[in-house]
Amino acid sequence: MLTVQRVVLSSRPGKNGHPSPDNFRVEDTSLCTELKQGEILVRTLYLSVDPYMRCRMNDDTGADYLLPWRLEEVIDGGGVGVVKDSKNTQLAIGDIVTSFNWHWQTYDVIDGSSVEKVDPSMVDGHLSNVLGAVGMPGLTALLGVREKGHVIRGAGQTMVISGASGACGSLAGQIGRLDGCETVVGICGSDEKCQTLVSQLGFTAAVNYKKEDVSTALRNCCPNGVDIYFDNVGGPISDTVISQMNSGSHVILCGQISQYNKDVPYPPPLSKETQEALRCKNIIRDRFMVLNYMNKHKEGLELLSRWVKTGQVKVLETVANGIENMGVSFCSMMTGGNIGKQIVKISD
Ligand SMILES: NC(=O)C1=CN([C@@H]2O[C@H](COP(=O)(O)OP(=O)(O)OC[C@H]3O[C@@H](n4cnc5c(N)ncnc54)[C@H](OP(=O)(O)O)[C@@H]3O)[C@@H](O)[C@H]2O)C=CC1
Ligand SMILES: CCCCCC(=O)/C=C/[C@@H]1[C@@H](C/C=C\CCCC(=O)O)[C@@H](O)C[C@H]1O
Repeated sequence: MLTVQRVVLSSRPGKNGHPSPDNFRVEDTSLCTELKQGEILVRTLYLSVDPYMRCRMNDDTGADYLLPWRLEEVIDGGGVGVVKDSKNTQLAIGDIVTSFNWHWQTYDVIDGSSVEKVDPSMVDGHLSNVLGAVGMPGLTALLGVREKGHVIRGAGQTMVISGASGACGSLAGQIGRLDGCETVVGICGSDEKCQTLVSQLGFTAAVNYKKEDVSTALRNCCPNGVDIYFDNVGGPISDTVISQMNSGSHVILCGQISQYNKDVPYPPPLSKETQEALRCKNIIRDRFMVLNYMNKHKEGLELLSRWVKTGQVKVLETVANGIENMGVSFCSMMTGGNIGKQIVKISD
């Protein structure tokens, strides 16, 4: 038996509530390390906190592909770890593995078929990128732009990204620029974030929605209107962007984080004005879900890996330390405490 730490959901914030670190509890538990055929013992290296987890805190997630976390049970999400013992013929001690359903636990015994083996050279040994730029958020940015963005190289298009300094947004803007957008404008929640987007990631301009009048600032940054909108946040910010979009333009409906603490369906209903703007200007607003493009993931990860290795895409990351900080890190990410991907390092 091994004593390990895990995080359980101790209470729910309520569909109309803001999550709090008090909703999570860290506790010790005993793990039987005797393996059955096919099982592996893993040590957790990094865990991911992601916006969709807010929906898993409700007893009804509102999305059929998302299971609710159960009260008093260990939480799961994206994770990466190292194999410490194996009775699985496909996995050896020292292998790096990942899963979308990794337990928030320092060590675990799991079926080897429930994880994917990671090639550490894909991320130059920077294993947290498996949960970020060369993982699900990277694929979301890449496939979101490519499947729904309709970027045409040389057409002088303008792309706007909300939630622009986060995991998906910071990559979506860089990919929009690489794919040929002439102007790439980010919207995010601090001057420091705005400065980073422009000076480090090559965005044309950035707008601090907490300080500036978004409508006026966008008109200045996008004098030819908006052709592609990568929407991570929804709500009033998106209403404003959509009001400045050109005829025949495209909204990539990636996420709506501004609405996740409210009791509304996903995607949340739009105002009458915004519905009218979409209809009158024939703007295509397609919902995008990265899990619907599994057949494009392998090739996508190879491209992202190349871009990161060559420095064509820069990666931003905010790293917290220790399993006791999972709840705090999740709540911090939900309120803008992160720049780039929010990661929690669990062990070396
Ligand atoms: N469709 C898909 O397949 C996927 C969709 N997503 C979605 O993409 C979006 C971004 O996810 P991800 O990159 O992981 O997270 P981020 O790294 O972007 O973190 C969340 C960010 O959201 C911003 N934010 C929080 N509340 C608000 C608000 N009320 N208004 C505006 N901005 C807010 C904060 O930045 P700031 O300081 O700017 O406020 C915060 O840093 C989410 O909506 C998520 O659900 C993610 C993965 C897959
Ligand atoms: C419903 C609100 C969120 C919508 C946007 C979003 O953030 C989507 C994210 C998913 C996310 C789903 C993750 C795991 C699915 C399995 C969970 C389970 O219940 O077992 C991500 O990993 C891919 C995005 O499509």
